[in-house]
Amino acid sequence: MQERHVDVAIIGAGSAGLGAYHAACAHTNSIVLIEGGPYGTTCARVGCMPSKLLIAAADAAHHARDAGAFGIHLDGHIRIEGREVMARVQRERDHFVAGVIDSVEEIDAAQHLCGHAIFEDHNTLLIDDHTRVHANRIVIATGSSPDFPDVLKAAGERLVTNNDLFYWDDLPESVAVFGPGVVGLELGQALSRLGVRVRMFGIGGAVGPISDPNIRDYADQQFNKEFYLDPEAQTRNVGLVDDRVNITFVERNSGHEITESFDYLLAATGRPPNLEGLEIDRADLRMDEGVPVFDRYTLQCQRRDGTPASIFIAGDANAELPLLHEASDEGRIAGDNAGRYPNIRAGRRRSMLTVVFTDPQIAAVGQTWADIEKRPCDSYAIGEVNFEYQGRARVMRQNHGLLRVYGEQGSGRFLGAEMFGPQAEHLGHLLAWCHQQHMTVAQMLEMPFYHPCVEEGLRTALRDLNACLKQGPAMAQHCMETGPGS
Ligand SMILES: Cc1cc2nc3c(=O)[nH]c(=O)nc-3n(C[C@H](O)[C@H](O)[C@H](O)COP(=O)(O)OP(=O)(O)OC[C@H]3O[C@@H](n4cnc5c(N)ncnc54)[C@H](O)[C@@H]3O)c2cc1C
Ligand SMILES: NC(=O)c1ccc[n+]([C@@H]2O[C@H](COP(=O)([O-])OP(=O)(O)OC[C@H]3O[C@@H](n4cnc5c(N)ncnc54)[C@H](O)[C@@H]3O)[C@@H](O)[C@H]2O)c1
Repeated sequence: MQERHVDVAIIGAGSAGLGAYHAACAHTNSIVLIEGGPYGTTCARVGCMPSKLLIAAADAAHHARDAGAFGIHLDGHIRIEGREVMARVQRERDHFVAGVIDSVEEIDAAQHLCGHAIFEDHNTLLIDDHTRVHANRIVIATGSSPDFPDVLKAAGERLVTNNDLFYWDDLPESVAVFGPGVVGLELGQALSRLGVRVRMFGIGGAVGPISDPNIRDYADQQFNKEFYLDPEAQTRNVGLVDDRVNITFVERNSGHEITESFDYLLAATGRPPNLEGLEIDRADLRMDEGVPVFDRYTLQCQRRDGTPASIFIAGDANAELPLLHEASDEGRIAGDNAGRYPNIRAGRRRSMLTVVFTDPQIAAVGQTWADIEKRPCDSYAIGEVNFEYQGRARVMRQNHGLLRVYGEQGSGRFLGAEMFGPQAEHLGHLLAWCHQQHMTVAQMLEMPFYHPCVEEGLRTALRDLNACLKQGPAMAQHCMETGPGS
C-alpha cells in the first residue's frame, strides 16, 4: 500500500471534479485527482452531449415529416437508418469525450490517480487496495448514477439506462420508458420521433420538472399527441418473455388492463448521488437524508458536531441542482475553498435556470410555481401567454405551449417563470438574466422586442403580469399596436 500526503484530494474527475482541480491549483500543487471510472465525464459520455445528438436526429426526422404542411413534399416516405443515426451519435460523442480526455492528459501524471476512493476517516482515503491518501482537505465530486426500483429488474438484460442506450448499434422497434422526468422525456420523445414505438410510465403525476399545474397538464396533453404517456400509470406487471419485456398496465384512456411487449425497458427513474460506495459514514459528516449538510455558497460540509469540516461537496454528488453549469460552478467554488482553507470565501451562485430539450422545450427560471405557491396568495401575481396564438410561433408551426411568469406584488420584482413552448432554451436565458439582475417586470418591458419574434410572446406574458401587479394597463384582447400575432 502506497502512502501519499497531499493538501487537496478530489474524488471524481467529472465536470465538478475537473473544475475543482483547476481552482485548487491556484493555491497549491500538492493535489491528487482520483477517478474510479473511465475519464470523459458523464456529460460528454452518457449525458448532455449524446442525448442532444439523438435529439438532433429526431428533430431532423420530425421536420422532414412536417414539411408537407408547408407544401414541401419529400415524395414517398422518409427512411430512418437506425445504424446511421447511432453511428453519428457515437462519432460525435467520441469527439466530445476525446476533448475531455485531452484536458485530463494535460494534468501532471503525479496529480491523478486511478481507482475507487473510500473514506477511512475525515482526512484519509483508501484508493482500491493500492494507495492510502492523507489529505488536509477533500472535495467530493462523485456525481450521480441511475437508480430504479427492484420491480423493473424483472426485465433482466433488457433493462437499460442512459449508460447503455448511446452504445446501441441500431434503433430498436420498441421501448417502454419508466420515469417521465428529464431523462425519460428527452430520450423517449427522441426515440419516438425516430420511429421507435414508445410507451412512457410515471408515478405521482409529474411531467419533467414542471411544477405549475396548468403547464404540466398542457405538456401532458401535448406529449400524448406523439406517444403514450401516463404520468400516473398503474403498472401491474413487468416480466421477461422470450427475451422481450412484457408490461401489463391499465391503459390510460380505456381503463382496460393490457399487456404489451417491448424490445427494451429504459429506466429513467432518477439519479441519486454516488455517495453509498464512499463509506461516507467514516468521514464524520453531518448528514441529511443521506447527503452531507453543506453551505451552498462555500460548498463546505459540517462535521457531526456541527463544526466546519475540511471536506467540500460539488456537482451531482450534493443532489442540489444536478445540472452541468451548476456542477462546473460548484466545482470551482469547492476547489478554490479547498485550496485556500481555512480562509474560505462565498462563491457566486447564479439564478436558477433549467432547460429540457424536448419539443416543445421546457424551462424553469428563478422561483418556480412550487416556490411561489408557498407565499401568501396576495404577495404575488401570475402573467401568462398561450403560444397557440403567437404570431411567429404560428408562422413556424411551433404554436404550442404556455409560459407563466411570476412577480411580486408591491415591488413589481420578477420572481421566476415556468414554460413549455417554442424556443424555451432562449426565452429561459433572457428571463434568467433579468432575474439575476433583480429587475422589475416594468424594467423588463422597457427592453427592445423585435417583430415578429417568439420573444413577443414573452412580452405578452410580462404585460399580463404587470397588469396583475397593478403596475400597468389591463391587457387588450386583440391589440395590433405592435404588429399581427405579437
Ligand atoms: C442523459 C442525461 C442528459 C443530461 N443532459 C443535461 C443537459 O442537457 N444539460 C445539463 O445541464 N445537464 C444535463 N445532465 C446532467 C449533467 O450531465 C450532470 O449534472 C453533470 O454531468 C454532473 O457532473 P459531475 O461532475 O457532478 O458528475 P460526473 O461527471 O458524473 O463525475 C463524477 C465522477 O466521479 C467518479 N466517481 C464516483 N465515485 C467515485 C469514487 N468513489 N472514487 C473515485 N471516483 C468516483 C465517476 O466515475 C465520475 O467520473 C444530463 C444527465 C444525463 C444523465
Ligand atoms: N436537459 C437537462 O438539463 C437534463 C437532461 C437530463 C438530465 N438532467 C439532470 O439529470 C437529473 C436526473 O434526471 P432523471 O430524469 O433521471 O430524474 P428525474 O428526477 O428528473 O425524473 C425521474 C422521474 O421518474 C419518476 N419515477 C420514479 N420512480 C418511478 C417508478 N417506479 N415508475 C415510474 N416513474 C418513476 C419520477 O416521478 C420522475 O418523474 C435531472 O434532475 C436533471 O437535473 C438534466
